[in-house]
Amino acid sequence: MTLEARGVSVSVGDVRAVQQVSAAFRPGQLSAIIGPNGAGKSTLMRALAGLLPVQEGEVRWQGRPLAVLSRRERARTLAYLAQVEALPEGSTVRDVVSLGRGAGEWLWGLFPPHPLSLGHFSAGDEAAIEGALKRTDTARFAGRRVSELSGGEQQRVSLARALAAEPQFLLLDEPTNHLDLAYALNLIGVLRQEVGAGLGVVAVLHDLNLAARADWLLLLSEGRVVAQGGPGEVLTPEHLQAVYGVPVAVLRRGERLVVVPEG
Ligand SMILES: Nc1ncnc2c1ncn2[C@@H]1O[C@H](COP(=O)(O)OP(=O)(O)OP(=O)(O)O)[C@@H](O)[C@H]1O
Repeated sequence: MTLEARGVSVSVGDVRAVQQVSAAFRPGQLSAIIGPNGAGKSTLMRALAGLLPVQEGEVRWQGRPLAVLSRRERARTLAYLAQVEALPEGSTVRDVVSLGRGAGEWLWGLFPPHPLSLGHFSAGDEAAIEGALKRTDTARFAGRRVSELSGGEQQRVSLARALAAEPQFLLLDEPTNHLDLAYALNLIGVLRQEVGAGLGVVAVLHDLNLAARADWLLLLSEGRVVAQGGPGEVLTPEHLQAVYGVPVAVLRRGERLVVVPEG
């Protein structure tokens, strides 16, 4: 059940944004893609989700090229959350989370169905919706309109919608963007819980101290892989200084690494 990039190169316009990237993302693991602005993180993520064509190499899911999966199959398998998710105006939190069931098309950013057009859900659907609301701590405002929520709360609703689809892999582009410290840690906590239950999670993260909480990291620079492996292998002063161009200290605090810029 591995999601794998094999020698993947992706061009966006005239820019070769991702160059010969090989990496394997595993279920039951929180993987973080890190690197400076313009390193190709979002582009790689979109290629992993099957949303961008790959010019070289291929993305494989369970050993099969992703390209052979139908869009429906892909939507069931991989849930992708973009940096900025547009939530349907006027809908309640429960409506939005319900879109995760039987609304795979919408998950891919296509044709958002009007919430009123949603049909009846099976007991299994209802359980998935309630479970996702509960696990993301959004159940307490399930009846509120999403437009009335804070950015951080909306981000959790988007996550709940993705989880309601019960995907096997969750691909998140900067899920902690706009989140305060507590919300960001809480989100990582929610992801850790899902990973503990077997989900594969790949997240683009800018905050290296959040990335230090991942199981596995992929460090990109100028579209290429600089390092991959556990936090101890990737978050080294040498790698970080080479890539970000500022001196960095990496301290150990108990089990965890702490990255401190020294510039
Ligand atoms: N639509 C586009 N048209 C042209 N170039 C693009 C487009 N999208 C991305 N690029 C270029 O591709 C490269 C990688 O961009 P990408 O967004 O994948 O980087 P990133 O690591 O996610 O950056 P950031 O941390 O700033 O979000 C950059 O040089 C960027 O300018």
